[in-house]
Amino acid sequence: MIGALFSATQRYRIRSAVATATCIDSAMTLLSVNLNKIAVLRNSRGDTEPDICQAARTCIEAGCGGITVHPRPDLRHVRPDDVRALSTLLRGRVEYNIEGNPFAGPRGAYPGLLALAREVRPTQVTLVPDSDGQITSDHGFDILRDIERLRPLVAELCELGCRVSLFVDADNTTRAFEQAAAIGVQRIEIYTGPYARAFAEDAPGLALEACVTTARCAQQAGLAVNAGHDLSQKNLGTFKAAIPGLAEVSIGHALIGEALYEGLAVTVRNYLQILR
Ligand SMILES: CC(=O)[C@@H](O)[C@H](O)COP(=O)(O)O
Ligand SMILES: NCC(=O)COP(=O)(O)O
Repeated sequence: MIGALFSATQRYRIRSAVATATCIDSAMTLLSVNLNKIAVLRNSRGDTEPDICQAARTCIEAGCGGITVHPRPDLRHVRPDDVRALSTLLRGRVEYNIEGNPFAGPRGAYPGLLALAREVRPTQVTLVPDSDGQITSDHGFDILRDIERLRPLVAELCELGCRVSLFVDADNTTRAFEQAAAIGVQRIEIYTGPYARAFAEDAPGLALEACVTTARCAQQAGLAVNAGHDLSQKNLGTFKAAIPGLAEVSIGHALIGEALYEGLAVTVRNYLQILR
């Protein structure tokens, strides 16, 4: 019946709206482990160890709800073949979140974010406006400025069945988020770098408040809220407690570093304990 009444895109949006509403109501925050840094270590010797799929299996067995990768055009860490291998491994087990700049076109062995999404159809694609050569992500989209460029990309990703999340700074308004929702965006990911820096300086107040306000504006516009960048066992608890309905955190750099001391499975379980 529903199939006859609605197009594929409309059906997808209805499913997403139900999922988003469930997330906003739920106290659960999904932990998506970013495996970029496993690939950094492997690439430093140009061989196959440490094995990114083995790391993913360990995280899944420890209870994580998702795996994140952020392939970059310079192939410094996760490479297209990793994206493909993880897709096979994760399907039907945990969520798969692929991050990247949708405007960085194909280059050499890097086919571009959209091409990878067409191939592996991850659960979620997080659009991040990185420029080439950035050491790491350090800002989000200017939604009002970028909306027309994003529109066709978001539409295609929705058609592919991917949930779309936009990486944003903690300074956006409900109006901007309403525009994002209108083109099919289902989530935002708050860039938490400034919060992490402020927390390290024992003064998280203003940066955290900005995240709280941004999360509230997004939820008012019907978007679910993810967060990521430089989150760690030290700063995650305070963040989680401040953001009701936090749907997902993606954590890589600190988690993989901490795993050197305690092991990957124990570290993942520590994060899950914080998110409980
Ligand atoms: C969007 C974001 O904050 C993360 O993806 C972060 O940029 C990790 O990417 P790198 O591991 O390449 O630094
Ligand atoms: N989206 C953020 C992410 O995937 C991991 O960021 P970080 O923990 O490596 O800073």
